Amino acid sequence: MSVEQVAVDQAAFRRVLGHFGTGVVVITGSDGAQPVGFACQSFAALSLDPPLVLFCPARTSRSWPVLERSGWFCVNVLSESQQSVSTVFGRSAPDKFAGVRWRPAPSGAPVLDGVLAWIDCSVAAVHGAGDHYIVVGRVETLGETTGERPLLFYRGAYAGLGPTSQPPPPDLDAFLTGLHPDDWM
Ligand SMILES: Cc1cc2nc3c(=O)[nH]c(=O)nc-3n(C[C@H](O)[C@H](O)[C@H](O)COP(=O)(O)OP(=O)(O)OC[C@H]3O[C@@H](n4cnc5c(N)ncnc54)[C@H](O)[C@@H]3O)c2cc1C
Ligand SMILES: NC(=O)c1ccc[n+]([C@@H]2O[C@H](COP(=O)([O-])OP(=O)(O)OC[C@H]3O[C@@H](n4cnc5c(N)ncnc54)[C@H](O)[C@@H]3O)[C@@H](O)[C@H]2O)c1
Repeated sequence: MSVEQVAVDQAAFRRVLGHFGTGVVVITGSDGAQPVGFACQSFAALSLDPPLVLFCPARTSRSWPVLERSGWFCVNVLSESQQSVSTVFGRSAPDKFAGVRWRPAPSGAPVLDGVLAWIDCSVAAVHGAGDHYIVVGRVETLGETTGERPLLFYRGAYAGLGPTSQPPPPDLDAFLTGLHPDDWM
C-alpha cells in the first residue's frame, strides 16, 4: 500500500484529520439566565494531578465568551443514541436547548439528560492557537452513567463502536489497578 503525500489545503486537512476518530461532547455553560452549548470533538484529558482537561473553541464561537465570563463549563459526553443532540448543538441556532432536558451541575452549567459522563470545570487557562483557543479546565466535580456506548465522529460522519466481538480480557481489572505511577493512562 502506498503512502500518498498531499498539499496542506483546508480540504486535505479535514479529510486527513478526519481519520482521527473521537468521541463527541457538548460543552455547556450559562450566563446565569440562559444556557449555552456547542458540540465539540477537540476535547481531551490533560493532567491527573492536578485534574485538568482541555477543549478548543473556534475564535468565532458565540458560546465561548459566555463560558469565559462565567468562569465555568461542563463537558457532556454523548452516548450512541444522542446523534440528534450533537446535530442540534453542532449548528448555529437561536435556542439549542428547546426540547432538551437538562439539570444544573454544581456550577450551574447544564448536564444534558442521557449523557454517559459529565465533567464540571472551572476555567484555569486560555491560550490562543490559530483560529481556535485552547481552554484548560480544572475538574471540580464529575459523574457517570453506565450501560450505553459512546457516540463517535470519524471521517466527517457519526459512528458507533459496533458490536463487541471480544469480551475484555479477564485480567483487565488487575491491569488497571496495577499501573505504575509513571504509566500513562
Ligand atoms: C461532531 C462535531 C464536532 C465539533 N467540534 C468542534 C470543536 O472541537 N471546536 C469548535 O469550535 N467547534 C466544533 N464543532 C462545531 C460547533 O459545534 C458549531 O460551530 C457550533 O454551532 C458552535 O456553537 P457556538 O455556540 O460556539 O456558536 P454559534 O452561535 O452556534 O455560531 C456558530 C458560528 O456561526 C457563525 N455565526 C452564527 N450566527 C452569527 C451571527 N449572527 N453573526 C455572526 N456570526 C454568526 C459564527 O462564525 C460562529 O462561529 C463541532 C461540530 C460537530 C458536529
Ligand atoms: N475543531 C473544530 O473546530 C471542529 C471539529 C470537527 C468539526 N467541526 C465543524 O463541525 C462542522 C461539521 O463538520 P463536518 O461534518 O464537515 O466534518 P469535517 O469533514 O469538516 O471534519 C473532519 C475533521 O476535520 C477537522 N476539522 C473540521 N473542521 C475544523 C475546524 N474548523 N478546525 C479544526 N479542525 C477541523 C476535525 O479533525 C474533523 O474531525 C463543520 O462546520 C466543521 O468545521 C469543527
